[in-house]
Amino acid sequence: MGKRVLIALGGNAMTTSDGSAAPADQWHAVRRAMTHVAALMSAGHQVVLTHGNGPQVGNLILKNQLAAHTVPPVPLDWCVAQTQGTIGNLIMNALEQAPAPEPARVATVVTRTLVDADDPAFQRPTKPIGRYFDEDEARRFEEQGQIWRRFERGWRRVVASPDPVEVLDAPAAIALMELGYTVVAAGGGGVPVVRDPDGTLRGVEAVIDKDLAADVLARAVRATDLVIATDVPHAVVGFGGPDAKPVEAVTVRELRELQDAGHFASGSMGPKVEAALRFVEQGGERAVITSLEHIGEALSGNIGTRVSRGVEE
Ligand SMILES: Nc1ncnc2c1ncn2[C@@H]1O[C@H](COP(=O)(O)OP(=O)(O)O)[C@@H](O)[C@H]1O
Ligand SMILES: NC(=O)OP(=O)(O)O
Repeated sequence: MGKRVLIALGGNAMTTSDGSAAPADQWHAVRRAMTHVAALMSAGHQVVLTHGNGPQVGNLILKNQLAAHTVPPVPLDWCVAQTQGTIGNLIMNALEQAPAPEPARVATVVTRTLVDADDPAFQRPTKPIGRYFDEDEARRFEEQGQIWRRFERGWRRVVASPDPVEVLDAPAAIALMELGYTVVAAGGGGVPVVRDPDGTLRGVEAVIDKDLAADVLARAVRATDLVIATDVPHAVVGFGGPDAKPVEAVTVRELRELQDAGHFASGSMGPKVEAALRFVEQGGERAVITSLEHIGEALSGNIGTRVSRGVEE
């Protein structure tokens, strides 16, 4: 029987790995991703999609900043909403064109995600966005009050990334799913909003981790499986070292121990493992972390880091 599968598409599915996010690269990457998604749909699974936006939202806020003397800049949460629109548009075009017995009907929901105004993440920016720069350029941006960090491939701006509490527009996604649409929702983790004491919602400048938001969305839409599609086939213990060992079939208990022991890097594999753990711990059937080209095999249980509640099937 077909499953209801939430697929979280990582940066490699959206653009090239250098973070430049040129339009042609984005279109090429999304088209490739959608051939894999369409294959799952053709196999009878109902798919819900979410996606990252780190390179895109960073580039967009930078453009706002560079053009600030000419046109009024918009805040980061507006940029998140804009990237949901542009990436959702690419996904809709690509999925509707992908080879499948029937053309897909696809809808993108501009989605707000509730966060806690007191989340300590607002005081401690960790989320890398935009393209890489060299140190001199990064230092110039720092003089304007931004926070930049050195990564392996260069310097990148980092912004606050609060924990997602609730995907507020999940009911709209569910309504569209019930009408037969394949839905794209909570792109870029969702537009971060806080609830003020008078009950009104207010956008806040942050970028939510898309894997953690994918877990919250997956539970809201009652997905059976959460698939986190990235550019490596497994989460690995001892990553990059001589004793590197892929994590394959694993229970939440075993994986929680590995996570607590610090085996997965905080800016990359860590949130994916955390999202997979939270999903299964809170009642989801199964979570898988694998590379995009393996998502079909991952669902049939042959590849990937496959997280289950008890003894793996
Ligand atoms: N323990 C680990 N196991 C596997 N990959 C890891 C690990 N630690 C860090 N990584 C890195 O995490 C990357 C995937 O994370 P990320 O780049 O954030 O993905 P995406 O943009 O696809 O969401 C892999 O390309 C790999 O280099
Ligand atoms: N919002 C988010 O987590 O995007 P990336 O996965 O592209 O970093």
